[in-house]
This record gives sequence, structure tokens and C-alpha cells, in this order.
Amino acid sequence: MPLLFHIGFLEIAWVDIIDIALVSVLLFQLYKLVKGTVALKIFIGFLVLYLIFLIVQATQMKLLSVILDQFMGVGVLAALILFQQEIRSFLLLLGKSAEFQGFDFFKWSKNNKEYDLKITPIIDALKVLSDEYTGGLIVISKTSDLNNYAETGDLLDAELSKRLLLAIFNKESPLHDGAVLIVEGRIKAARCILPVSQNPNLPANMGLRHRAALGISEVTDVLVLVVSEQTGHISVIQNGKISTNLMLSEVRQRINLYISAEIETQEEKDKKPLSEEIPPPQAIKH
Ligand SMILES: Nc1ncnc2c1ncn2[C@@H]1O[C@H](COP(=O)(O)OP(=O)(O)OP(=O)(O)O)[C@@H](O)[C@H]1O
Repeated sequence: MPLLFHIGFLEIAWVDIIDIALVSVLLFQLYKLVKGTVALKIFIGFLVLYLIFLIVQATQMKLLSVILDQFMGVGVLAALILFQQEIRSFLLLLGKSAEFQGFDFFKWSKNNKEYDLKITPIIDALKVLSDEYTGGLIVISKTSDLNNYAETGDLLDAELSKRLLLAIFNKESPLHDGAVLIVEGRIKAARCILPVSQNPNLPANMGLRHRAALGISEVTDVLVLVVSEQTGHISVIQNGKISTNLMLSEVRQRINLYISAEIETQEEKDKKPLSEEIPPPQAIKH
């Protein structure tokens, strides 16, 4: 192994530097995932327990040592169960970062599929829903087929139209609960259940509809549109970030951008704040 330098009795090689750098990146990513969540407190709890265990061993307290030793034995399993949500997010994050732009065959082939997304029916439907204070949750996907989520609802595979969207979200409709999925320019499914975000920074006035929109945007490359039943406000959610109380022209612009944009790099995503556009108190809509 080619040596780089010595620090006292320590011999440092290139591979050690790479090793330390990789561990730092991993720890930083883990920290970003657990920051602000209850998982961080559990992690600190584990760390404190481990320190106590080391002290107990060093001071040779036999009884406590045996008890803590048993606990440490199942520690990995306990951590897997307790941190399952974070481990899942971490693996998803790794998977997402590994998708090199243009080199991801599956994404490339999907992106080049010929289909049109009709934006006008969506905008027209959003206007009616917003004016009538009817709740709506629409997921638009350009890369993922969202099969897992489509299966939780009713498969439609219908042509996208304003009338159909309004019929689905009509409060009397049996399909109005849950999300509508638009994949490859068609309404793939309605009444779908989305994963709910655990983000603690979501404003208190945003309930499960917004949490579900945020949740799916954290784990897939989709654009989500939400109409609030309480306020009629339209929000656009992407990459775990919410822009709320948007005008219809802004929503149209966001959909256009989403459809035409290349996939954002993880760095670009991280630079953005959670709530890109905090609504001004008397924002004028439409
Ligand atoms: N996991 C989920 N997946 C999809 N849709 C969901 C999910 N959870 C709740 N919803 C939808 O959200 C509705 C409840 O919205 P809720 O009032 O809690 O949310 P909100 O974010 O405050 O929105 P609003 O401003 O419209 O009241 C449900 O009737 C259902 O249609």
C-alpha cells in the first residue's frame, strides 16, 4: 500500500484518506436524513447507552455489563426496526443519486416515449376546484409508472380531460378521496393512497392531503398539485418542497418546466429551502 505520510506512529495511505472521506459523506447524508426527526433523539439515546456500556466494561461492573451486553447484541436488529423509515429514505437517496443523467437506460427510454401531456384540462380543472373549495390531489409523473401507488386505488387508464378530473374530485363521487395519478399523459388511476411525509416543518394548517403530496414527492420524481378544501389555494410540490398559494399561470409554468426539464441533480435539490414561496398574507389569486 503506497504510504502518504506519518502522524506519529500512524501510517496514512491514500486509501485511508478515501476511506475517511467516504465515511464522512455517509455520516453527513445520514445526519441530513435524521436531522429534525425523532430518529436523531433515538440515535443519541443509542450513543449514550453505548458510552455507558464502554464505561461499565472498563470499570468491570459485572451485572450491568451482562445486561448491557445482551442489549448491544440485539442492537443492530433494534436499530433496523427503529430506523426502518430512515434506512429506506437513505437507500432511496443512494438509488436516486446513482441515476446518472442520460445514462439511466430506463429513464432515458421513458423520457423519449412519445406522449403529450395536455396541461390546459388540468389548469381548467384546478380553477374550478379552487373556486369551489373542492379538495384535489393530482400526481403527474414523467419517468415512473407509479404502479405501486396505482394499485392502491382504482385503475382507470382514461384520457385526460377537465370533465373527468372534476367528476373524480366531486365530493359526491366515490373516487374523490385520495390521489389521481397522471402517467404518460393519461389518467392512470384515482383514489390512490400516497405515502405520508414525516417532515416536521410542514405548516400546521396543512393536513394529510398536503402531507401525502409531500410524501410521494420525497420518494419519486413527480410533480404534485394540491387544491386545499379549506382555502382553495393551489400548491405545487416537487422534490419534498412546497410552493403554495400559486396563481394558475404559475402552476402552468411549473408543469411546463417539469415536463421539459432534465432531472435535477441532488445538489440542486438540497440548495432549495423547504417552502420556496411562503404565501404573502393577501396574495392575489388567479
Ligand atoms: N395518504 C393519503 N394519500 C392520498 N390522499 C390522502 C391521504 N391521506 C389523506 N388524503 C386525502 O386528504 C383528505 C384529507 O385532507 P385533510 O383535510 O386532512 O388535508 P389538508 O392537507 O388539510 O387539506 P385541505 O386544505 O384540503 O383540508 C382525505 O379526504 C383524502 O382525500
